[in-house]
Amino acid sequence: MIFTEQLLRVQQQHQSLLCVGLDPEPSKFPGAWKGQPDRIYDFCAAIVDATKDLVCAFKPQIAYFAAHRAEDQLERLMAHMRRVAPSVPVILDAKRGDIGSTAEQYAHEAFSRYQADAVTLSPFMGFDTMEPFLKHPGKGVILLCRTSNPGGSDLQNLRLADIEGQPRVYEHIAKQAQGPWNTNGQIGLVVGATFPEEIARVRELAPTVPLLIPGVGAQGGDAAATVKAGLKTDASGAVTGTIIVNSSRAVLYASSGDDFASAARRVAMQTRDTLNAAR
Ligand SMILES: O=C(O)c1cc(=O)[nH]c(=O)n1[C@@H]1O[C@H](COP(=O)(O)O)[C@@H](O)[C@H]1O
Repeated sequence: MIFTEQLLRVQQQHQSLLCVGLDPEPSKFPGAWKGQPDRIYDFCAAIVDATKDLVCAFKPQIAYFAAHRAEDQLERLMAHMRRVAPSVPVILDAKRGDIGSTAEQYAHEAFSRYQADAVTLSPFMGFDTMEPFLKHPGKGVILLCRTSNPGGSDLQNLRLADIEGQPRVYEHIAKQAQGPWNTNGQIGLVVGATFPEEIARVRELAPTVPLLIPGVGAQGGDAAATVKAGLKTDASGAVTGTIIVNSSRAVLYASSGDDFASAARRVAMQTRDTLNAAR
């Protein structure tokens, strides 16, 4: 199924804009699992099981698996998510971006090896680096636009003197994503919850693309402001530009005890409810 359709459908079904990010750090695991990289699968699967009816997406960050030689555990986790939560799309957070021939390998990794529904990419190297991903029908391609980190301003806020109106870099990315790059409706954008004004600006320039918004929870982004700035509805209340609001650490490490999964569920539910209350 097409990523964006799958997303809208599950958002409706679960009444949720929340994405739980799977960023497993063995040093933060509970009890006997603490410091054990071979428990990455068990930890993440427990989080998935505890939150699968509360979310509109899961987002595993590949570095947390690769750093511990745990790619096989990521493969098992992807299969687990398919099995227990088939309606929930999975965004592989890989932030790839390279020349076409290499990008083909990255696309194969994301969509064939891991069977992800969408992947995060850096647009820095240009449109031809996205094309190998866009060739996979129905898959989502989510481009970094205005990232949540403080240094995101270093490049993304600079103005482009060669373009009429001198837009900022992130504004240009948003326009390209809404227009010429989005040949088959596969593109989304990453915008940080830590910058609600920029979320509003991106939404103005890219009214219909899905926005992946990390930065609530551990990074202190404002969940309600994020919804107000990013979610777009028509006069009847139907969603015309959706958002996927990610929280990782605040959910994963809500408790360091044996109750970690129920604590994760509690925080996920609170976050989902806060997002819904701001709609
Ligand atoms: O692409 C991302 O997901 C991403 C983009 C961004 O601008 N900021 C950002 O924090 N992320 C990711 O979102 C997650 C945020 O984690 P928490 O801060 O623990 O909720 C991490 O996996 C980051 O790599």
